[in-house]
Amino acid sequence: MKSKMIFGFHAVTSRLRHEASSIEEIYVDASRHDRRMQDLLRAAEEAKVRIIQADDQRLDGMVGTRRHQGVVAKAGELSLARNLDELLDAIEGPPLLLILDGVTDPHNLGACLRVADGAGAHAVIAPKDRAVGLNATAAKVASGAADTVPYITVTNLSRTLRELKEREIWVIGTTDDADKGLYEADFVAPTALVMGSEGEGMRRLTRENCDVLVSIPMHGAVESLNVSVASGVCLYEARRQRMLGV
Ligand SMILES: C[S@@+](CC[C@H](N)C(=O)[O-])C[C@H]1O[C@@H](n2cnc3c(N)ncnc32)[C@H](O)[C@@H]1O
Repeated sequence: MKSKMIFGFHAVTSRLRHEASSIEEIYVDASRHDRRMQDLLRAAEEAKVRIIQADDQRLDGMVGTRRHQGVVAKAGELSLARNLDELLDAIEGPPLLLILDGVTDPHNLGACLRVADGAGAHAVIAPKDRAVGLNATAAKVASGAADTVPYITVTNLSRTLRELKEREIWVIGTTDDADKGLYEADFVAPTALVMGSEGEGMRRLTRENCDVLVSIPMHGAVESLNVSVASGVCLYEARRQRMLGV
């Protein structure tokens, strides 16, 4: 297992909470006895993670910075979340989710995963039925992104959209016939971006469960873009807005 160092109370506590088994050991500054440290030590003990006492200098050397707050964990990669609740609980900051309503071509799924990874989306979500699974072709086209972006399948996509809205995630659907333009949409808030299938686009119920529908401006003769290209355009607009904080 490839290990890396994570440090600081927030990062280490969060990892302990979500996947303690991925932590090999935790190094702590032996001179710290405050409440935060006691809580962390208790959580580590409960999770049966080995604690190693170290001095400040050693911790500085391990992570190449003094900003470790006296806590450094040696941990393996996180296994990818495969269910929505687990995923949403683990996301820090406003979620950015890509939802594919019935994409059937594995090349498109692979390309969507690849661009989701590139743009920093937290997951790709799709219905269990009427959609291509994460097969070998999709994984190959994803060029590694199938290992980094959780692909979560759900039984009832409309219900999932309603659950996302209950969690105050803004559901933005995309279709070439929407009146509102992509660049008018707000992607800074927690967002689920919904894309339709290759032929029919979004299903009626999916469409009805969106908070807003947006279209990507088309300046030439063709009516619509390939779903992975459209995903890329929208996700990078979201990323741009988040970088600017607009
Ligand atoms: C090939 S298109 C499907 C076109 C289909 N005729 C429709 O009615 O949406 C696949 C998906 O890519 C997205 N898409 C493609 N072009 C788009 C555009 N100009 N504006 C918004 N979304 C677009 C939509 O999510 C669409 O459902």
